[in-house]
Amino acid sequence: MTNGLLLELKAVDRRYDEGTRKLTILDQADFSLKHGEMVALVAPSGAGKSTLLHTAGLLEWPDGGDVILNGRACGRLSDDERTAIRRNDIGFVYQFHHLLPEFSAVENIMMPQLVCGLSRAQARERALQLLDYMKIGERAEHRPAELSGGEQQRVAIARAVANAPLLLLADEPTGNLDPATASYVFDALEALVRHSGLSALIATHNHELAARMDRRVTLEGGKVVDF
Ligand SMILES: Nc1ncnc2c1ncn2[C@@H]1O[C@H](COP(=O)(O)OP(=O)(O)OP(=O)(O)O)[C@@H](O)[C@H]1O
Repeated sequence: MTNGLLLELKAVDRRYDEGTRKLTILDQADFSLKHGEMVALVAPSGAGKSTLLHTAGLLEWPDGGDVILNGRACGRLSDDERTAIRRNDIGFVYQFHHLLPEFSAVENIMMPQLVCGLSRAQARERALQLLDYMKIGERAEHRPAELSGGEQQRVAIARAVANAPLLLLADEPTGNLDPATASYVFDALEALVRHSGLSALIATHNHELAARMDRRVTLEGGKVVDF
C-alpha cells in the first residue's frame, strides 16, 4: 500500500481492430479505487464496461498506460505473474454464474482455494463459512442446476472471494435476476464487501443499486468520469 489506493489505471488505452480501422474503447483513461471503496460503473451497452473491468483485472493488456494494483505496476509483468495476481488478489463475478455444473456449491467454492494450495479440509471449512455468510449454508451440497438464479449468483460471489482477494470486479452481477432477487443478492454482496474491507468495481444498469455504492462512474469518449 502506498497512497491509500488499491487500484489505479493511468492513461490506459485499449483499442480493438475492426476490419481496417481501430475502435478506441479506452482513451487515456484514468481511474482509481481506494482501499475498501465500492464503486458503480454505469454506462450504456457497448461503452466499454467489460473492457475496463477486464483491463483492470489483468485479463486484457492495455495498449498504452498502466494498471497499478496495490502499488505494483502490472503492465510489464509476465503472463505468469499476472495470472498469480489474478488468482490471489482479484475476484471476478459475471452476469451468468459460470459455476461448474457437475460440482456442488461447496465444491465450486473450494476449487480456487485448492488451486492456491489449501488442503481440502481448509478449503471446505472456508467454503462452508462463506455459504453461511451468503445465507445459503443449507444448499451446500446442491449442484448449480438445483439452485435458483439468486442462489447460483450468491455461490458465484462466494467463489469470487474464496481466496480473500483485495479487489472484486463484477460485470452485471445481478443483471440476470428479477428486481427483488437482485436487491437480495446485492445485499449479500454489499455486506461481504463491507465486512471484508475489499475494494469493488461493479458494472450495473441498475440505478437503485448504483446509488447504494460510495461513488458512481461512467465512460465518456473512452474516459472514466464521475457522475
Ligand atoms: N475482443 C474484441 N474485439 C473487437 N471488438 C471488441 C472486443 N471486445 C469488445 N469489443 C467492442 O468494444 C466495444 C465495447 O465492448 P464492451 O464489451 O467493453 O462494452 P460494454 O459496455 O461492457 O457493453 P455491454 O453492456 O453490452 O456488455 C463494443 O463495441 C464491442 O463490440
